[in-house]
Amino acid sequence: MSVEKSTPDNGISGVEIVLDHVSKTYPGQSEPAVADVSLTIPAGEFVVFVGPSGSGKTTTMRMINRLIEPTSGTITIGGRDALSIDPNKLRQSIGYAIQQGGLFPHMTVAQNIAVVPKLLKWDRKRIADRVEELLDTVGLDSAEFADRFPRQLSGGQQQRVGVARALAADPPVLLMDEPFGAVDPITRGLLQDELMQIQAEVRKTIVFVTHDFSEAVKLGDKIAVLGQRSSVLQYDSPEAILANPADETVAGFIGQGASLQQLNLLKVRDIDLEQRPTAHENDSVAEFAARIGNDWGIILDARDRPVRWTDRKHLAGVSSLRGIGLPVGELVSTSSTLQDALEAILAERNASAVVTAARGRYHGVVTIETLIETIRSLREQHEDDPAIFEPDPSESPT
Ligand SMILES: Nc1ncnc2c1ncn2[C@@H]1O[C@H](COP(=O)(O)OP(=O)(O)OP(=O)(O)O)[C@@H](O)[C@H]1O
Repeated sequence: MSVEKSTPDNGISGVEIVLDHVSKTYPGQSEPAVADVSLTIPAGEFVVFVGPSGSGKTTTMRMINRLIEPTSGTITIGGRDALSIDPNKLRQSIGYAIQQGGLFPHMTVAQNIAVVPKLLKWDRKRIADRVEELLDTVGLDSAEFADRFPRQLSGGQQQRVGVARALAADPPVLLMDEPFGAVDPITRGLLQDELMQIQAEVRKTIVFVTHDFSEAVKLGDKIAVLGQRSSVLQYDSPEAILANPADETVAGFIGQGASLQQLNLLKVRDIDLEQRPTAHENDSVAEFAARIGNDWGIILDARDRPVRWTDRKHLAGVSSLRGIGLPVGELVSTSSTLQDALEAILAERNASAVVTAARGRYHGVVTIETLIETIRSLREQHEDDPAIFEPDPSESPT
C-alpha cells in the first residue's frame, strides 16, 4: 500500500492528514473555490467538514485523494506528500463514499465491493471472503444481496454497499461526501449509528462532508466549520463548538436549536440502561410469563436480535412465543445519541426503546424516565454556565 499505516498496537489504523496552505482555483475562474486552508486531521479521528452550500467542502475533500489537484499548497498523508504518490495508487489507499452510494449500475453488489481488491490483485478466495465479511459488517445478508444490482436495492441499502466498498481494501483513510444525504431521516440515523460502530472497531482517519450540523455533532470527534472558500471558522470538538461558537457566523450556523443539540452530544452508552426479561421464540411460555410478571419482556431471534415486545396479557392461552406481542419499533444502538433514543421512545407504546449492541444483539432498554432524569441533571450541571449552548453573551446585542 502506498500510504503507510501507523502501528496497529494503539488500535488506530488511520494516518494523519495535513493540509498546508492549500488553495484551488478552477480553470477559467478568477476567484479561488478554496483559499489557503491549513488543517491537521489526526490519525484515527473522525473529522466532519460542515458549512453552507458552495463553501468548498467537496473541493477541499477531493484534493486529499487528488480527484481535484490543488493549485498551490501541500497535502501530506501518513507523512508522505500526496503529490509525490501516483494518483491511482493513492486512491486505492483512500476509501471514498458519496451520496447514493455512487455504485456502478452494471455491476452486482459483490462486484462493486470487489473493485479495489481486484485492482490490488487479491486472489478470488480472499476477495469473496472480504465481500462476505463487509456485507455482514454493514448489516446486509450476503446470500440475499451479493448478486443483486444497485437498482434492486433501497437507498439505504445502496449507502451500506457504498460504505462496504469504501472499506474494501482496508484503507487507512476514508473520505465520505454527504454519504447519507439522500436517505430518509430514520434510515440516516441507523446508517450513522452503524458507521460509528464500524469506526469504533477500525479507527480509520475519516473525513466526512455534510451541511447538516446535527449530523456533524453526532458523528465528529472534531468538526471543521468552513466558511466561504473553505476558510476554517472553527475547528474543535462538537462540545467546544456548541459551548463557545467562535463568532456570530458559527453561532448562526449552529442555529436556533442549539440547546436541543445537547441531546445529540450524549450517547446511549453514556447512561445506565435498564434490563427487561428476554426469551427466545422456542422457550417456554409459562416460564417467560413468570419472569415478566407485570412488566414487559422482549423476544429475541436465534441471533439474539430483539424481535417483539410482550406483556403477560399477550401470553395468556398461547403455546408458543413465536409471533406473540408487538413488533419492536425503531431500535437504537449504544452509539446512538439521546436525541435518537428520544425519537424512538416517542414512537413506542411503552415509552421505552430497545438498545442493541454489535450485530444487532439485544443489549438493554432506555426508558423515558431515564431520559428525563438525564436531561434534568444536564440542565442542573449547566445552569450556572452561561457560555454553554449560547453564543458568547458579550457579543450579543443586548
Ligand atoms: N469543476 C468546477 N469548475 C468550476 N467551479 C467549480 C467546480 N466545482 C465546484 N466549483 C465551484 O467551487 C465552489 C465550491 O464548490 P464545492 O462543491 O466544493 O462546495 P461545497 O461546499 O461542497 O458545496 P455543496 O454543499 O453545495 O456540495 C462553488 O462555488 C462551485 O460552484
